[in-house]
Amino acid sequence: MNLDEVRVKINDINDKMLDLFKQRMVLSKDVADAKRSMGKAVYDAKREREILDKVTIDAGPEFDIYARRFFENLFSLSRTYQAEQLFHETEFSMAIKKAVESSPNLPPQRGSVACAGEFGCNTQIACDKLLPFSQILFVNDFKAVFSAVDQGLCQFGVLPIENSSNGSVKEVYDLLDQHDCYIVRGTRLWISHDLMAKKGIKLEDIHTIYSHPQALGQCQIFLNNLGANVKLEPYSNTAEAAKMVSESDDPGIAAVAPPQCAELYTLQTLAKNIQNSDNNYTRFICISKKLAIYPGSNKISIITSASHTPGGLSSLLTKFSNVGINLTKLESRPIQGHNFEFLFYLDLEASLFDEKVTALLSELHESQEKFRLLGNYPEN
Ligand SMILES: C=C(O[C@@H]1C=C(C(=O)O)C=C[C@H]1O)C(=O)O
Repeated sequence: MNLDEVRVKINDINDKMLDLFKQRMVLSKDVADAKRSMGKAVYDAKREREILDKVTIDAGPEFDIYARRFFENLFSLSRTYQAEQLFHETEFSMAIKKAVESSPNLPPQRGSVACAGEFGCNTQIACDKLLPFSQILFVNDFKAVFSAVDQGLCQFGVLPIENSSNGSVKEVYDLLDQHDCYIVRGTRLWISHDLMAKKGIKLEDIHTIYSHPQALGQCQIFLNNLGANVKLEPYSNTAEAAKMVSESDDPGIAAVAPPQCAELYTLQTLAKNIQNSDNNYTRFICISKKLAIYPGSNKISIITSASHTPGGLSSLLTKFSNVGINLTKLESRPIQGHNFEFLFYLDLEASLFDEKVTALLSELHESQEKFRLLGNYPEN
C-alpha cells in the first residue's frame, strides 16, 4: 500500500471513531444525568479500573499500554464533559459567586499594606504601583507580612513571588499554603540594581558589599569581576543594606540596592545597572484576608495535590488542556512530614467569570485530596 492508500484507510477509520466518540459522549451525558438524580460523584474509580483492565487484556501485548493510555484519555474527556453537564451550585462555586458580587468594579487604590523591607525597596515600588494611596507598614520578613494580613493588622500585603532570572521565591510559596490569605492583585516590575557607598568613596576603597542574596545573585557577574578581595555579605533586604551603609562608620562598605536608595540614604552611586541581565523582572503579588475577584481578573492561582502514581500529574494537567486553559506556572513544593510527596502550585490563564472554568475548579475541589483556590486576579 502506498501512502495515499494508507491515508484513505486511516481517514475511513477516523470517521468511524469520531462517530463512535460522539455516541460515547452522548451516553456519558446520560450517565451524568443518572448520577445527578442519584446524587453520585462523576468519578467512578472502580468502573474505570474494570474497563482499563479489560482493554489491557483484550488489546494484547503489542498494544496493551497504548490501549490503556488511550482509554485513560478518553475517560478524562468524558469526565470533563460530565462535570460541565452536571455543574450545579457547590459550596465552592457559591463562595466564588459571593466574592465576585461583593468585589468592587475597580481594584482598591488605598488601604494599609504590609511590606517586608525598608523605605526604597523594590516591594515598595510594586506597592506604589498596585495601591498608590496606601499606608505602608514595613515589617522584618515575609512571614511577618502574612501574619499582619492574617491577624487583620493590615488589609493587604505585597510580596515578591518570582524573578525572571533567579526563579521562584520559595518561602512565599510555602507561606501561601500555611496562611488563610488570597492573592487579589499581581504586577510585574523591571528590576535594576546599583552599587552605592558613602559620598567621596571610590570603587577601589570597597572591601565588603552587602545586599539581599537575590540581588547579589542577580549581579554575580559584575561582583565577581571586582576580585577576591571584595567580600559579598548577604543582608535582609536591599534598602536595609543601603540604610546600614549610610549609618555605618566603616567607609569601605557598599550596598547593592535599587537606584532610588542612593538619594534616600545620601549615598553616591559607584556603578549603575549592574544586574547580569537586563531581562530582570520580578512578579509581585498583593494578598488579602478576603477573597476578592475584580472584573478583568485574568489569572488564577491554585494549590493542589496529584495522585502519587504514574500519570498522576499528567492526568491533572490534562484536565486543563481538556478545556483549553493555558498554564503559565507550575511549581512543586515538598509536603512537610511526607517523603518526596509534593504540592503543586499552578497559575492558569483563566477567569472565574467563565462558567466552564468554575465548573472545572469545582470538580477539582471535590475530586482532589487537596485543593485550594489562591485567587483570581488581574496582573499587569
Ligand atoms: C461514564 C461514566 O463516568 C466516568 C467516566 C467513565 C467513562 O468515560 O467510561 C467511567 C467512569 C466514570 O469515572 C461512568 O460512570 O460510567
